[in-house]
Amino acid sequence: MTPQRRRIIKSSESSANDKKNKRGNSQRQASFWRHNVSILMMLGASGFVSWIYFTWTDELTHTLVSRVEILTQPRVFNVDCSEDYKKYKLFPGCTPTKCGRAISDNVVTLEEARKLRRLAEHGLSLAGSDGGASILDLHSGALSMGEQFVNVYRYFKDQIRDVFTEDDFLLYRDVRGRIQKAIAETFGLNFSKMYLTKPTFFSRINSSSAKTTHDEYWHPHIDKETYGSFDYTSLLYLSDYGVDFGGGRFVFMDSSSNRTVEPRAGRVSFFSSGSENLHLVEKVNWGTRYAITVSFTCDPEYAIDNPSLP
Ligand SMILES: O=C(O)CCC(=O)C(=O)O
Ligand SMILES: [Fe+2]
Repeated sequence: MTPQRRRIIKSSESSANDKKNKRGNSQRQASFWRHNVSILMMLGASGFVSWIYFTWTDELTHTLVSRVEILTQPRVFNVDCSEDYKKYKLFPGCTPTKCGRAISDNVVTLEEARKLRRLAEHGLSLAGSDGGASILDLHSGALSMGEQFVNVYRYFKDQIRDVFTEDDFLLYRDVRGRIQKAIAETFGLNFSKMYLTKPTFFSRINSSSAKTTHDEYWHPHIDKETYGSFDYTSLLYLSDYGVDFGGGRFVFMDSSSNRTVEPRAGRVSFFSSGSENLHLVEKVNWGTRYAITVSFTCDPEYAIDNPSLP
């Protein structure tokens, strides 16, 4: 082969190689772009989904008060009263004409909340539900036991005095009086026209799965329908959301969004009990949540005395 021919062959070989290299390069570039574009698309799609999720949940859930805030004055949210009250007898000075909800950390001290929590722990340790939710009703003495209830005052007879003392009941009375005063002031009511009503109970909720419908505390409900006599509901929290338990926030379910209250020991949340305050408690997913429900009626027929030792 002449050197010239060799050069020609070489140059045609090298131009074929060039073409092959170029084709290889453009294929590599195309696959590089395809790869990166699909990663970008995936990131874009997941970013979009997260954006939708966070915007959506942010818009749908508002925190009325977080656990870390300390409210030295009641934080009040007015809500239009529902029509419900028209169905019931009117008691001037008490029947809700101004409705809403309020939260305060200034009604009960942390020390009082701790004392009441020890009482709740002690009382509920006598038995408790097999499911996640146990109650101890101070008025009737009803205590969750397995899948049923027993009457602590009858079941434990005089031994109950080792659990509850006169002082504990005095503390309950004192706290109940202060809560009643806060409700009367907030809603412009006549204190003496409001009466304690039943049930008034300690609740203990943990993450065990429900065994009976009594354990299903998480359903949306209206207290006036659930309990009949309630006109004003109050909840005194005895443990801290995010510290003692997870989940378990209180949620007002309004038509436009959910509004949450994060429990904190010593925090009192109160509200008119009609359908303007449809609510639920989120499922507790770890730890134990303690609270006391103390409620008031305007109807003297449903009034109960302060709980006391038999
Ligand atoms: O414990 C709570 O935060 C609320 C309980 C409740 O809604 C009720 O007892 O009706
Ligand atoms: Fe309720």
